[in-house]
Amino acid sequence: MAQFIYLASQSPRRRQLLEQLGVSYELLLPEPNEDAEALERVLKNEAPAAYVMRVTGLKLDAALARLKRLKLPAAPILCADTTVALGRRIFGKPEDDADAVSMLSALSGKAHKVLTAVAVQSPLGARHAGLCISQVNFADMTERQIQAYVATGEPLGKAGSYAVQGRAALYISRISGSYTGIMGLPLRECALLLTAAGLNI
Ligand SMILES: Cc1cn([C@H]2C[C@H](O)[C@@H](COP(=O)(O)OP(=O)(O)OP(=O)(O)O)O2)c(=O)[nH]c1=O
Repeated sequence: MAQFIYLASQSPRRRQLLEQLGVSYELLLPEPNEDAEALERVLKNEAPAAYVMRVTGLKLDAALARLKRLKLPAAPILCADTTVALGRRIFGKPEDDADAVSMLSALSGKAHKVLTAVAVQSPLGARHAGLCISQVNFADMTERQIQAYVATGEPLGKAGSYAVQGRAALYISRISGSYTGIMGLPLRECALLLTAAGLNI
């Protein structure tokens, strides 16, 4: 039975959440010649659930190839992708502050979905994947509040331009689903997938 896993993620939130689960991990990060951003391009008319599952699969393909290239010892590999969906509109990480302002203006006063897909490659070759969908209700945000929030720098690197675990909590009136899923790694689903891949949790 595996004693540790590879976490193929650059997200500090995912590390923190995995630590919460008590799982030992080693990072398996993209090498300089890999274009991690290219994996996250949205296809024309792609629905949010299909998008997030596809991108997670691509992240896992890249991580598995990396493991083989580096000739690292076998262990389960975990990848995830989080996206915010307002209806069929997909909000990834903002490109800049203006992009963050426009996403937050669209989310203000409305309910949206946060989708996090998780995929695990077991050392025996099987792949296990899951999708966690939560709903988040945003209170109305004034233009000034949006500007002030963006000025904190918190939206950068976060899907939908906000962090439930940060100051954005001030504007979240209700959530339904998985808090850890919204933050980037749904721990219940993760534990089930890792167990299926042979990890003793
Ligand atoms: C909605 C939301 C997202 N996020 C973060 C989690 C993810 O890091 C990020 C979504 O981007 P992702 O593309 O899912 O992940 P990433 O680029 O940060 O890392 P990697 O692909 O290497 O695993 O948004 C929060 O931290 N809090 C939130 O409330």
